[in-house]
Amino acid sequence: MPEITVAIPANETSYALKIEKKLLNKVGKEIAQIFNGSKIMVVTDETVHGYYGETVLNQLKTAGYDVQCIVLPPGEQTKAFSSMPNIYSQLIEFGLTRSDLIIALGGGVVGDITGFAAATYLRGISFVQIPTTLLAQVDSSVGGKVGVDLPEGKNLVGAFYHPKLVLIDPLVLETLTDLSFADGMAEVIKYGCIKDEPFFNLLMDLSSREEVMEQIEYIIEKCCTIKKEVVQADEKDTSERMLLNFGHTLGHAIEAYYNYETYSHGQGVAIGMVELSKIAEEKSLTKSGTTEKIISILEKNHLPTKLAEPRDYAKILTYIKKDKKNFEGSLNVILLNEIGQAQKLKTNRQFFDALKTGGTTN
Ligand SMILES: NC(=O)c1ccc[n+]([C@@H]2O[C@H](COP(=O)([O-])OP(=O)(O)OC[C@H]3O[C@@H](n4cnc5c(N)ncnc54)[C@H](O)[C@@H]3O)[C@@H](O)[C@H]2O)c1
Ligand SMILES: O=C(O)C(=O)C[C@@H](O)[C@H](O)[C@H](O)COP(=O)(O)O
Ligand SMILES: [Zn+2]
Repeated sequence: MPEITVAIPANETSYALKIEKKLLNKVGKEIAQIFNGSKIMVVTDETVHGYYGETVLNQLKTAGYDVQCIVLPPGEQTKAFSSMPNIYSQLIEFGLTRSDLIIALGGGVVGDITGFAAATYLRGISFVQIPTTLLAQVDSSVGGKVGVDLPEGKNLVGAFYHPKLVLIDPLVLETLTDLSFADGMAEVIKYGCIKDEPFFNLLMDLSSREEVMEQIEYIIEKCCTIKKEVVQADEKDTSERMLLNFGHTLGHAIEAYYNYETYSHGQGVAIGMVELSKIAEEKSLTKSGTTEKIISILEKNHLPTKLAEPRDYAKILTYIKKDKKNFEGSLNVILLNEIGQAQKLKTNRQFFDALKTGGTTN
């Protein structure tokens, strides 16, 4: 089984990412190797619970654990600060102590909110990620960014808090909707854009979900390896790690602008990568022809490439200004020099002027 170790030098710890088809059927054994306490709270959403809840809960019970489950409504709107009291109440009611464990079973929404609960409940309790979407398997379950959204913006409350273990079973991706599969591909494509041109080219050659699935273990391993290297170099997101935010400055703004209802995270990132590259290419910061390549690969993967019109530019800018990459009055954006090479650019609001086209809604 491919296994990747993520080292966190600041904490003198590390954790394993295990990638294997049918790993879900071995969850009990895998957890027993890292956890010798008694109680486990599994946090999931209704959809994932329907598909995989029974398998995972039975596994854990058979391994001798006292197990309970919190089942959240699916979707980004659940990843809200207002969801927290209900989660904390259920953890307390179960009597979970610092020597117990929480498992996040689900996509990025479940992973982020459960990780945040784990980071804050009793000032920190161990947690394990079992990511069930492509996006979560290649990105959100790795690297320890956990948190929730506020109406004012994406991921504005959170922590750096790493899981003890990440168990990735690529077979669970079979039940994903095409929309959710495409969301994951947006982050997969992002890795090629920022770090690895040959990987980008390989993805360009795949023309269907089936073809992606034929190489899924390689693709997951490649993305997790890139992310691990970046996170190890800059766990707390002060320099190199910001490159993982390519497409996100605008992407997050779009998600929040539409109240987390219209565009999913992957869709926001897709539009963000294109719009940002267009601006950077017009300013000769990005190699000519790069945006066209990005549009082409996103279209192949059924992802949007344009911001809808009309839009209220001033309001979008208020979200952009809340981006966590901004410091001391300047906005920081991630752009590509060319496919496979990214950089952080310190800029200002005028950089985004091109987004004004399309007018405002008010
Ligand atoms: N922490 C990080 O580093 C990081 C990285 C990238 C994205 N994110 C966050 O991740 C979130 C998006 O995650 P997502 O795209 O996984 O969305 P999601 O968690 O909402 O999952 C998408 C949908 O797929 C369903 N689902 C999950 N697994 C399934 C399966 N195996 N079969 C069928 N249906 C399944 C879910 O119920 C949900 O309806 C955003 O909030 C984003 O900000 C975080
Ligand atoms: O892990 C990171 O670092 C990333 O930026 C990965 C992103 O794909 C992810 O969406 C992350 O949650 C964004 O974090 P934020 O700090 O911009 O809120
Ligand atoms: Zn992302």
